[in-house]
Formats: sequence, C-alpha cells, structure tokens
Amino acid sequence: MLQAKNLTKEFNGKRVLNQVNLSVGKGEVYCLLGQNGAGKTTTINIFLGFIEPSGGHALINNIEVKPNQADTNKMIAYIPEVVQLYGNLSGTENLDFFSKLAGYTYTENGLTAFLTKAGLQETAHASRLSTYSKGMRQKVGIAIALSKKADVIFMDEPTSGLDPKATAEFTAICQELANEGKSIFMATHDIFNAVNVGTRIGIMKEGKLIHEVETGDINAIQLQQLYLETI
Ligand SMILES: Nc1ncnc2c1ncn2[C@@H]1O[C@H](COP(=O)(O)OP(=O)(O)OP(=O)(O)O)[C@@H](O)[C@H]1O
Repeated sequence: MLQAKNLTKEFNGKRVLNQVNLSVGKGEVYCLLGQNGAGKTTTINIFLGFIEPSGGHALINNIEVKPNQADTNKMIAYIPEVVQLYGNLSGTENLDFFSKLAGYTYTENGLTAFLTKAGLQETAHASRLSTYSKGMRQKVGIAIALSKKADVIFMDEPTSGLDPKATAEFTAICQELANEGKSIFMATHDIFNAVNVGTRIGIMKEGKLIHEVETGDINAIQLQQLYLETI
C-alpha cells in the first residue's frame, strides 16, 4: 500500500533523508520513532505530496507520489498533531465541509455514523469545535479520513499531549481501522504507544532508518533500550 524506495531528501545541500526503504501493507500500523530532526515529518511530507524527494521513490498503491497529484491524494488522509478545524462549526458541520472538499456528500445520518465510528460521543456532534478537547478534534480528523475512504492514513505525533484515556481510545480506534484493512503510518515519540498500536516500528537517526522491529518481538522496555542505544 505504501512504499519508500531509496527515499532521499536534501535541503540546501544538507541530506535529511538518506536512502530510506520501508513498506506498510494493508492492515499494518507502522510507527516511526526518532529524535527531533531525524526526518520523520519530512518522510510524511513527501508521501503527502507537500515536498518532492531529491532521490528515490514514494509510492501509494504502486503509484508514484508527485506534488498536488489527485491520484494519490484521494487515497490518503493526514492527521497532524493538532487537527485544524473550524471552531465556530460543529463536529458534524466540519465533517460535512471537509468531506465535500474531498468530493463526497453524505446525509446527516452518514456523517453521524462516521463520527460515532471515530469514537466521538454523540452528545458532542452538534457542539462547536471550539469546545472540543484535543482528543475530540482528533476523532473528527479520523472521521474525515473515513469519509474520504482513504486507504492510507498518515499521522504526525497523534498522541502528543493526549491524556492516557484519550491515548488509549485513540489506540483502539487505530487498531480497528487497521483491522478493517487501512494502512497507518505514524511518526511518534511515544514508545509505549508504538508498542501498543504498531505492527512494525522503525527507528530513524539523521535521515537513516537504522532499525525495524516487529512489535511481537519486543516490549516497551526493550524498545526504549534499543531506541536509546540507537539515537
Ligand atoms: N523546509 C525545510 N527547509 C530546510 N530544512 C528543513 C525543512 N524541513 C525540514 N528540514 C530539516 O530536515 C531535518 C528533518 O526534519 P523533520 O521535521 O523531518 O524531523 P522530525 O524527525 O520530524 O523531527 P520532530 O520530531 O521534531 O518533528 C531537520 O534538520 C530539519 O531542520
């Protein structure tokens, strides 16, 4: 579903991604760890078509990603650390707006179903976004991803600043999405959550993917040790 082949990026002659190879299949959750500046967001930005690689290939469903390319853009969704929504619109109205922007129109019931599936309690659907917590905003972000029928969901530090309950809810939703066949690619600093939600974990250092481990093979303490030895 998602593949990086020798992905390389330079900014002003400085190499920030160096021959990165990775793949995320249907139903997999890939968690990418690495220090600040390791290259995690740059990797995501190439897949989102925000920036062009200097070398190598980024593929979604075997189609090469190019900036502003509708083909791959319609297969993906992006959930940033803080989901940007309209504060004076409700959850339902935001979802209606953003799903229409992606070319989909749903009935009120359809919108409600996406929000509920994303874990947003029904009493909040009609409330203005300005009253939502960070975790609730992310649920609207997930509902938008579902409404776009995205195959691949990119997330950048999605659990940063979430309380443990919101993190656990978020993890459960990610697992459900993966069970339904979505591919999830997540940049994170949260080692514990990576072990909980990930099927595979990558550790990046200075633009290179140094380690890849299957989560079945490692616990959080071991992963923390490997991370500290690596970075
Ligand atoms: N537009 C840009 N122009 C120049 N340098 C950039 C640009 N974007 C990123 N970089 C540099 O590329 C490197 C990788 O940055 P990136 O944001 O991908 O790291 P990261 O692993 O996501 O870090 P963080 O955990 O802080 O989000 C850093 O040295 C950063 O300064």
